[in-house]
Amino acid sequence: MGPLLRKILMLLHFVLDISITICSLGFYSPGWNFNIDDIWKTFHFSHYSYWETPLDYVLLCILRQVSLLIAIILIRRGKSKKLRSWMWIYDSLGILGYIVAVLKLLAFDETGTMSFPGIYMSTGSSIFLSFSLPLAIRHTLLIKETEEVGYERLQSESREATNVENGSTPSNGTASASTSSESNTENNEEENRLPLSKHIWQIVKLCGKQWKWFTVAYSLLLIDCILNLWIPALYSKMMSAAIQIKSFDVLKKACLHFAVIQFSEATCNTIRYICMQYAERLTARNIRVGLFKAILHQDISFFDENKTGQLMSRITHDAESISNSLPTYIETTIRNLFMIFGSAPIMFCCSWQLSISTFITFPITLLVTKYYGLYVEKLSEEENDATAVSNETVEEVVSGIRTVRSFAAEKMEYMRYTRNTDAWFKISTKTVVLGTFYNYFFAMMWTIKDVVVYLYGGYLTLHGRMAPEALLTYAFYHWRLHGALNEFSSLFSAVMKTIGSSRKVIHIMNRIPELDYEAGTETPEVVGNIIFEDIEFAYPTRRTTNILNGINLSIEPGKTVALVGPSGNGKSTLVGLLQQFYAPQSGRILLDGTPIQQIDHHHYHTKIALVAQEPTLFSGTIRENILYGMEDGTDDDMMKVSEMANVHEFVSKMEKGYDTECGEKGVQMSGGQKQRIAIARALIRNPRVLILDEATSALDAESESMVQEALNRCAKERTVIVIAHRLSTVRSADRIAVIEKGNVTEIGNHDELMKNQDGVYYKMVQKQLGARTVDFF
Ligand SMILES: Nc1ncnc2c1ncn2[C@@H]1O[C@H](COP(=O)(O)OP(=O)(O)OP(=O)(O)O)[C@@H](O)[C@H]1O
Repeated sequence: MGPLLRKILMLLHFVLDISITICSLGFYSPGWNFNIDDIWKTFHFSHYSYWETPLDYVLLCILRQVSLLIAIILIRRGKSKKLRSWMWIYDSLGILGYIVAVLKLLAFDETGTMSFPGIYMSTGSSIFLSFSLPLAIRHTLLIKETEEVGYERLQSESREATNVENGSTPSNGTASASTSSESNTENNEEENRLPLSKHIWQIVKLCGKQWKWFTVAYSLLLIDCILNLWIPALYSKMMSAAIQIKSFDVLKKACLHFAVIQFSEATCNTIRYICMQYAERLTARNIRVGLFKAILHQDISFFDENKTGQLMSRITHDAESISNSLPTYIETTIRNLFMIFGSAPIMFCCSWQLSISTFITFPITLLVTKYYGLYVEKLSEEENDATAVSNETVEEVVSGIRTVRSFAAEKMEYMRYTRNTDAWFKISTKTVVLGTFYNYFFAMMWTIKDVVVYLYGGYLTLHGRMAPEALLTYAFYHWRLHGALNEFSSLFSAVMKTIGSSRKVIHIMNRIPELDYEAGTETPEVVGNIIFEDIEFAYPTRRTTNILNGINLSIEPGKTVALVGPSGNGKSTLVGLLQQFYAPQSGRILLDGTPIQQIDHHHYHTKIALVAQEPTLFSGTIRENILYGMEDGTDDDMMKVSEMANVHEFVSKMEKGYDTECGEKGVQMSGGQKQRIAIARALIRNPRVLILDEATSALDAESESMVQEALNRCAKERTVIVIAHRLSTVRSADRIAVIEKGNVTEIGNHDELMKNQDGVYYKMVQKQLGARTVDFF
C-alpha cells in the first residue's frame, strides 16, 4: 500500500466518521425524513438527557478524532514504536465506543423512541467506526514503520557486506564472530517467522493430509452439534410441561424426543472419536517423518547451529503437540461456534434487549483474550526452548558420561541441568499464574453477564416485556453459551501454546538449505584428479572470519598428498569442502574436470570416502556398520574389505563374529577397532579418492601400525589426501602441502621441502626431531 493511498484511507475514515455521525442526528424523528432541526436540537446542551439525546454519539466521534490526531502526531514525530505499544488504548477506546452505543440503544428503548431511524444509524456507525479506527491505524499508519525498519535493515546489511568486502573483521575476532552468528541465527528465524495466519495455515495443511478421516469425524460432529442444539429447547419444554402446562402426555413426548436425541448423539460421538484418534496418530506420524526428512536434508551449517537434544525435542515433543492438539481444537471450535451461532438467534428471538446486554462485555473478553493469547504464544515458545535446552543437557551428558565420570563433573552437570530446568520452571509457572488470572477475569466477566441477565431479564418479565417461558429458554441457552465461551477461552490459550511450540517445527520444515546436495546430476567415470581453484571460505556461523583465503591446489590421480600445517589453519576445512559439507564463498573444486556440485550426490560419495579421526559408528552389528549405506553390498564384499582393513583379524576372534554389536557410537569397540571398521566402511564403496583426516592420531603405537598397514594397502591405485601430524605418515607422501592461514605456503615432497631451511616444514620437522617425539606439531 502506497503512502498516498494510506493518506486517502485515513482521510476517508475521518470524513466518513464526522459526516455519518452528524447526518444520523438529522433522523431523530419518526420516518426516513432528514430534519436539520434535529441536528441543532442535539446541541441544546440544556436539554440533554441520557435517555433521549444522541449527544453521546457526537462525544464518541470527537474522542475518536482526537485519538486519531494523537496517532498522526506520534507518527510524524517518529514515535511509531510508542504508538504500537499504545495500541491497546485504541482497542479499549473501540470497546468503550461499542459499550456506550449499546447502552444508548437500550436507553432509547426504555423511552419508547425506537421508531427513529437515526438511533440505528448512530448505534451502527458508532460501533463500526469505533472498531475500525484501531484497525485503520494498524494497517495504514503503522505499516509505514515496518517498511522503515526493513529499509534500515537493508542499509545495515549492505554496510556489513561492505565491511566484509573491505576485509575489515571485528577486532575481537572469534568471540564477536560467534556472537554475531548466534544473533544471525536468531535474526534469520525472526525474519523467516511467518505471520500468524500463514503459520496457522501451514499447520492446517500438515493436518489436512488426513482430510478424509477428519471429514468423516467433523461431519459426525456437525450432526452431533445440531442434535445438541435441540437439547435446551427440550429441557425447557419438559419443564414447562411438568410445571406450567401440567400435561403428562406432553412430558412423555418431550422425554421420548430427548432420549432419541441423546442416543443418536452418543453413537455419533463414538464413531467420531475413533476416526479422530486414527487421523491424529497418522498426522503425528507424518509430521515426525516429515520433520526428520527436513532435518536430514539440511546443510551441515544447520547442525552447527542446532544442537542434537534440541532437535530431538522438536521431533518428539513439539511435533506431537501439533498433531494431538490442532484437530481437537478444530473440533472444539466447530462445536462451540455452532453452539454460539445456533444459540444466539434463539436468544435474540426470546429478547433482543437481553441478548445485546448479555453480549455487552464480550468485546472486553475478546480484547483481553487477544493480548493474553499473544503473551501465551511467546511464553510457550520460551517454555519449549527451555525444555529443549534441558533435553540437550541430558543428551550431552548421557552420550559423554565417560568424560563426565573421568573429570568427576557429576555435580557440575547436575547443577547445569538444575539451572536449565529452573529456567523452564520459571517460565511454566509464569504461564500457569497468567492462566489463572485470565480464568479469574473470565469468571468475573461471566458473573457480570449473569447478573445482567437475571436482573434485566427479571425486570423485562416483571414489566410484561418478556414471557416467563422465553426467559426460561433464554436462561438454558445462556448456560450453554457460557459453556461454549468458557471452552473457547481455554481453547484460545491452548491454540496459542500449540502455535508457540509449532513455530520451530514449521521453521525447520520450511527451511531451504543453502547448499542443495541433491542438485548434481552428472555421473562421470572418476580417475581421481582433484583441483582446488581459488577457494575462499568462511563458516556460515562465523561469516566474518575467513578460514581459507584463495587456496589453489592440484592433486594428481593415484598420488598421495599430505596436508600439514599448524593447528586451526584450515586443513580439515579444506577436506570438508571436498566432502561438500559446505560450499566455498568463491572458487571451485573440480573432480576430473567436473565441478563437484554438478556430480550426483550418491555417485560422488561412492567415489570419495572419508576416514575421520573419530569415526562415528552406529548402534548395530559390525556387519551393518561396514555395509552402511550400501543397499546392494554382499557378505563377500564385506569380507574382502575387512581383510584389507585388518578387521577380519579381530572379528574372527569374537564370539558372534560380524554380528557383534558395536554399541551406541561404537562404544563397545576399541579405538583401533573402530578405526579399522571405519576404513572397511570407506573401502566397500571402492572409492577412487580416500581422505584420511588424522585417521591414526588417536591410536596407540600397536593399533596405529595395524591401521597404518591397512591404510597403506588401501592407498594403492587411489588418490589419497591425508591430514596427519606424524612424520611417519607424511614423509612417504608423493607431495606435501603446507597449509598456513588458509593458504598453501609450501609444496613438494619431503626431500624437496627439507631443502628450504627457512620454510615452515623444515622448522616443524626440526622441532619434532628436537623434541624426540613422533608427533610433528
Ligand atoms: N563448524 C565450524 N564452525 C565454525 N568454525 C569452525 C568450524 N570448524 C572449524 N572451525 C574453525 O575453522 C578453523 C580451521 O579449522 P580446521 O579444523 O580446518 O583446522 P585444522 O588445520 O584442520 O586444525 P587441526 O590440525 O587442529 O585439526 C579453526 O579456527 C576452527 O575454530
